[in-house]
Amino acid sequence: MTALTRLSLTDFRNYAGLTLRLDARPVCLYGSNGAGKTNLLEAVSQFGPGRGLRSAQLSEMTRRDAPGGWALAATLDDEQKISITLDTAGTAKRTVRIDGAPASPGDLAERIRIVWLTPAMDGVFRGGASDRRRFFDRLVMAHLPAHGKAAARYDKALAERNALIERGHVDPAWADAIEARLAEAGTEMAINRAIVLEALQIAIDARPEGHFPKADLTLEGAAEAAALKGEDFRTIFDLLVDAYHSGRRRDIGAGRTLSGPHRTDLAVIHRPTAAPAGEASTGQQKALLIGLVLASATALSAGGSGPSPLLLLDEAAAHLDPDRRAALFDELTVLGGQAWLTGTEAFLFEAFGDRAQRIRVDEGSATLAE
Ligand SMILES: Nc1ncnc2c1ncn2[C@@H]1O[C@H](COP(=O)(O)OP(=O)(O)OP(=O)(O)O)[C@@H](O)[C@H]1O
Repeated sequence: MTALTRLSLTDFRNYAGLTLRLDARPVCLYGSNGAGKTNLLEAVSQFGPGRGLRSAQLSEMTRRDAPGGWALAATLDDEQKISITLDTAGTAKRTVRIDGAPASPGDLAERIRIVWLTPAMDGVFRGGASDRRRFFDRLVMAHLPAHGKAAARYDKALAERNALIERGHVDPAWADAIEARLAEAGTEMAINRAIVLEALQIAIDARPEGHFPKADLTLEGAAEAAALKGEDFRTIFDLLVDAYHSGRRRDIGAGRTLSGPHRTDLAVIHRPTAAPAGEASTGQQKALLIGLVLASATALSAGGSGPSPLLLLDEAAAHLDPDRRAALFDELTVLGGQAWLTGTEAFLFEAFGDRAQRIRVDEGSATLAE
């Protein structure tokens, strides 16, 4: 089991100071709009890689009118103490500590993994490829934290190539060097994506039939297709180098790089209707998304290579009919990682019975309600 058994926030969003003592059961946060429920999930999400579930700037999360930065501390499974501090007066960087000793975000990623679902993701199947790519890359990062670094290296090289292309006159040797870096990071990204797609599809296929429909996933990108066929690093690297090289003239015309893993799409088919997920009803899409996120959590737990993930579900319960809600709670109760849920009213969580703990959230304060 992976669970936060204590969480404390200092000057984070609308919390001046808060400490929650918890057990390993799912945590249900309820309270009125604007009370600070999502802020608590956002605080938990800071313990994962990246900038958390709102992708906010670090300084944005500092409580308004607070002079310094913010601090978060948690105890994992009653044992390990982890903390993150942002000192806006100093370096404006996050300081991570594990059991009091300085640690890197990578050390943290070995101890805690987090998967989340927020209302902002509701349109992911209907939106553009970049939304789906971001959604999927976040899942990849939860499985393989190094994916974030590969993506950052890729983005840097891509910005350099685009700057060169915009000038219209490309020095071949310079372009070769940038494209080699782009292809190196791009190959790593494509392989990571292929590994996680396969693990996710296996977990989806193994899910029970019923309340959360299954999806069939494909990655639409040449490098990922090669990785899924089992091609080795060198072959995928050469494929990308060729694509960038042969696309130079076209890219100069367009003013940007038109091919590569930064254009990959995640195609999702709603299996019961065999139609693209974007054509499913709003409720079906939500149920499909929940199924995907649950499969991802199961795949992470089953991988055995790290801790079971915490699962953050913002406003998921309110959109489900009572049967689906009960089915979701049954699944959350037996997951290897603690689930965190939000809703405006306590009755939404009734079907949990005593299998969950409830926290009443009220404008910057939160109290255990039993
Ligand atoms: N940096 C900040 N400093 C102080 N308060 C903040 C800060 N950022 C956000 N808030 C406040 O936090 C509140 C929003 O909290 P949150 O999004 O967690 O609400 P919620 O309980 O999830 O509401 P809903 O049910 O509407 O989703 C708002 O009142 C907002 O003004």
